[in-house]
Amino acid sequence: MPTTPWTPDGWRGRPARQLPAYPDAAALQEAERQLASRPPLIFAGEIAALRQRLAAVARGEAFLLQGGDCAESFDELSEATVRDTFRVILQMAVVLTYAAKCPVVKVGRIAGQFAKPRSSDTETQGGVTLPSYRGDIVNAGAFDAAARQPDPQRLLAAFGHSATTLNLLRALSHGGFADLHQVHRWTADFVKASPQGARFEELADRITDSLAFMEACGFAAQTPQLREVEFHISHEALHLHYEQALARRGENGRWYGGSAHMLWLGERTRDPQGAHVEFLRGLDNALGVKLGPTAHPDDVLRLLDVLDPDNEPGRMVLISRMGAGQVGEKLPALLRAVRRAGRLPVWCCDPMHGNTVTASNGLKTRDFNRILQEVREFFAVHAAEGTHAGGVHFEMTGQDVTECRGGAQALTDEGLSQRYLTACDPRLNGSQSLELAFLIAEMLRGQRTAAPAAA
Ligand SMILES: O=C[C@H](O)[C@H](O)COP(=O)(O)O
Ligand SMILES: C=C(OP(=O)(O)O)C(=O)O
Repeated sequence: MPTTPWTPDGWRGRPARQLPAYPDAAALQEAERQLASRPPLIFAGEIAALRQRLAAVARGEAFLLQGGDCAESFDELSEATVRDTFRVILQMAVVLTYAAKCPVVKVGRIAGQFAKPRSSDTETQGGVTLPSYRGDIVNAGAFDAAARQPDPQRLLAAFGHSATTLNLLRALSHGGFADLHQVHRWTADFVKASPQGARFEELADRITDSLAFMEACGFAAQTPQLREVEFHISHEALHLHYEQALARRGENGRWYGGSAHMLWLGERTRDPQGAHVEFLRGLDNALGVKLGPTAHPDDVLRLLDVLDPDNEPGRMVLISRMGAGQVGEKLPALLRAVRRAGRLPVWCCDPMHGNTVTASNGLKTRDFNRILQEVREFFAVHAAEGTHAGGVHFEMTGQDVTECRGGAQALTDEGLSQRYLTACDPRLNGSQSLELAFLIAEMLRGQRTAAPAAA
């Protein structure tokens, strides 16, 4: 248990992994000063609302869908990119809601997912070694020395891009686009022609019929639950200078991160003694923690003690990313230890980060079947342990990219380079995302008909 009182800059005294080395400390400080004077992107009340929703997920009464870009890119920000990702998340949520017959809590990896942890600090090409690309908030992806230099002005640009993205998301959520009466308009053209596009159209027909029936019976069509969606934003809280500059004190005196509703700790930055854990423990936001195959039950309990000392409902989302084939061996011990400790976090599955491989042409990719397998294993372990498989976490985009192999489109290594657009890791495209949602829907149906969750 931490003994020292928390302060927003207390993390600076702790070992900090994955932070860039800025050549100009004064320029960094100036960027932090400017950010600290900006309004926050979100407000404390929105965090409380998300935490209530997540508490319902933890109790087995709802399901979490978290998805979006691996690394958002400044140059790619447009109405189309944001809208396309948003509408695929809406489609996935509808498919899952229909199957699970419970609310689906929608959290985007969006409007701030600009910082990336890397396996290596440097990248070498043709005998030249430069700093690794660490996300647009730090440097640019082009392989030249100027582009790879960490630039503090990018912190301000990231804030601006996040605000623009969030503004559009709020408009899409509340301005008519997300109206369930418009469900037929959510399918992108390239998805329409696919089998899952056709399957979605069938589902959309059923929903439209049900709405018409309910309205004929006199139920109000204007009810906000049908006309609008609650959509939350999240990203990895990696860049601590940025996160500290956006931390704000709410009216209740508690601190919250003003950059997103939910923040998560990555697999590489979840050291309980480290700077990232130290910073996040003082914020009121919903917190995620990635747990890879090396996570030991004692590590997890320690993290819960530090990050959630009061065992508050809806506070913690434990995101397992073990890799297909490893879940059955690694996850049960974590579930048992957490249950024995009287904890009730949301258990979520990220089937992306343990399943990255290199294709024959050297591109990073992920196999659709391995992704699906990890989700299946996650559901099976929860069923066996009597715990609630609470959610899924994906790197995906609404665009027609070719980054992950397989799926109904049967993408191969040769096809990957056609539209390989990711700034870092391979994402599911709109069609693959929807296909996966239909497959997960079957698992949710199974979970719904099985015995009630024990914890
Ligand atoms: O998205 C996660 C990480 O940033 C990424 O997997 C690391 O990739 P790297 O091994 O190419 O650095
Ligand atoms: C880097 C990420 O994941 P992990 O920390 O699980 O590797 C991520 O989700 O972007």
